[in-house]
Amino acid sequence: MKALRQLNKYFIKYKYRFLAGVIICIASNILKLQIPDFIKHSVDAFDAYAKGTIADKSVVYETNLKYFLLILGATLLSGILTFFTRQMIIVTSRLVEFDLKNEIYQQYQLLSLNFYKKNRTGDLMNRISEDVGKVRMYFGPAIMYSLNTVVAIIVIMVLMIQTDPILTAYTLLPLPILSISIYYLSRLIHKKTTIVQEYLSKLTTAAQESFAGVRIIKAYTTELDAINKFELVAEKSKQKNIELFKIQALFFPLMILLIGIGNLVVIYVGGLRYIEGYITLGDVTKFIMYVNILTWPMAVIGWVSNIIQQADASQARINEFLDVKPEIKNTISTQTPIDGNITFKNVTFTYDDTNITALKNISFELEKGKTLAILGKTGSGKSTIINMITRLYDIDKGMISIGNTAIKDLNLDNLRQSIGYVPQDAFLFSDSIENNIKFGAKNAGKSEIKQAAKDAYIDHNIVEFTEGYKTLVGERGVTLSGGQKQRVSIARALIKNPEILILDDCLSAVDTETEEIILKNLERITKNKTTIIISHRISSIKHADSILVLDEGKILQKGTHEQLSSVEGFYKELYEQQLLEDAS
Ligand SMILES: Nc1ncnc2c1ncn2[C@@H]1O[C@H](COP(=O)(O)OP(=O)(O)OP(=O)(O)O)[C@@H](O)[C@H]1O
Repeated sequence: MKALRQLNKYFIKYKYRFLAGVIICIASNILKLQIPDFIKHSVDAFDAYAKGTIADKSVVYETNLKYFLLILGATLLSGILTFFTRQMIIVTSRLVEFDLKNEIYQQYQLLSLNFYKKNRTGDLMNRISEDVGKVRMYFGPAIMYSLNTVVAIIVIMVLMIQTDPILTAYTLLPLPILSISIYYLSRLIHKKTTIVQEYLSKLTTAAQESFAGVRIIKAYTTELDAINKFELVAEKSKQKNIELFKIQALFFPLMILLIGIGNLVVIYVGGLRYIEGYITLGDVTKFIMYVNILTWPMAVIGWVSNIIQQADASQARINEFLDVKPEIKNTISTQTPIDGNITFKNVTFTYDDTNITALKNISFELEKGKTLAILGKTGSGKSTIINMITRLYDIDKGMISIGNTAIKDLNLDNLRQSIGYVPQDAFLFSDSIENNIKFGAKNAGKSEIKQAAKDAYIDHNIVEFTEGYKTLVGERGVTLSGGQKQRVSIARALIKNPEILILDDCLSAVDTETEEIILKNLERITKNKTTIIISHRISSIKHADSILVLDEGKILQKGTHEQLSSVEGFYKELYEQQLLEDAS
């Protein structure tokens, strides 16, 4: 129950709703529990007439009409109050669920990239959906049914003891057995449900993967393998579902059995007590009704304790994420204008999850308004340099400064707002092209969007779509070609009119002719911007003011195109090789 303590703030936030729910719940239960007593009086009137104690039939009718009306009134009123109890408590649980989801989502947005590397997407999704759902069960049904149970047990016990303590003792005897067996049964059901859910998620993953990789599956004619793999998981899932249903099927028969035993005890012992003259026939009827009313609250004790245990475990998992402190956060509250001068001084960085030292003692200076190109084999650390400038990670050793300020002393929002970043993987949101372009410049008008698209040489493609800029790009932009996605992604960076523009190998999917046009446009746009271009093609970078050649995290060569192409080394070799390729 430790983890659930974290949620007490929600009890405070919604205290009036909870309090109203509690009061209405108590009132509705007390009212409902009067009904057996009204029935008792009716039955006693019949019994008295049968025995001849009351000779006048009309007195019996009158008594019955009175209790009929009382039963009707109590039933209606308690029904209305139950409705309002649910309105208060269950609706509040939905409000808490909403708040909690938002709290977790906000935390997700604050956490650093490293957190996302360490945790799987499925896990992140589970905490915000399944775990929050379980915690909601604690706030809603668990609280409401616990209240019902407590009130029902107290009121019924008092009413029963007042009538006949000995019959009460006999009547209550089987109920704890009911509670304990429901507790174990629902624990078993929970275990089996967890397994069923695991298989369900395996099935979903198998289906999702085969849909995403449908092209590869077809190209390699492995449809049968995919079908067999799915069937295998589906078969296991079916077995686990059957096991679960078998146990679930026990739940209601068990309850009915225990109610039956309770009724038998009351009829037998109550009958004897009636014959012996300790109680009336109406009392026996009343006890039978109490047994039936008590069964559900007693069964609920087992069920609710399971809900609370699960909610506690879920909240513990949620707290694990909520307690993570973002590794990189904005600690500077003042505005810090971003200057375009970038300096790296002996920068070393190791990714702590893979222990790969991606940058080793890197030093360079990039003047405001100039263009730096970075070249190097795959895995040589090019994107890592960008990760450092955008502060997705913090360096281990050395110093990065922008302007004359250490990067850590800059307002993080200012820093990121002043960077236009085009990543290697052109990710587009499932939204219109227009909204994808103005993602970082929400107030951009139509003409600015068009201009950015023109500069990224994608406007002529967009206008050909029937929906134009309103064209929806599906999940990860599936309706666009690789090159088109890259260019939309470039337009998204250009529209921000950033101080620093970073292009991470983002022209790899466009042909050389298109590349030339975009580079020409960029030359004009980036005149006063600090630009970093990463590319494997010399043609993309030869006009840069300086070029870094990286190898295994170290700077292998540094200079302009003219300097590097005239000395023996990696750059010259690559240049000559690409010239030959272009000529052939
Ligand atoms: N987020 C990460 N977590 C752990 N290791 C990483 C991460 N990103 C990169 N690495 C590792 O760091 C090294 C440098 O990677 P980086 O992405 O900087 O190379 P790159 O030169 O940009 O490569 P490419 O041209 O293929 O994009 C690689 O060995 C890579 O495996």
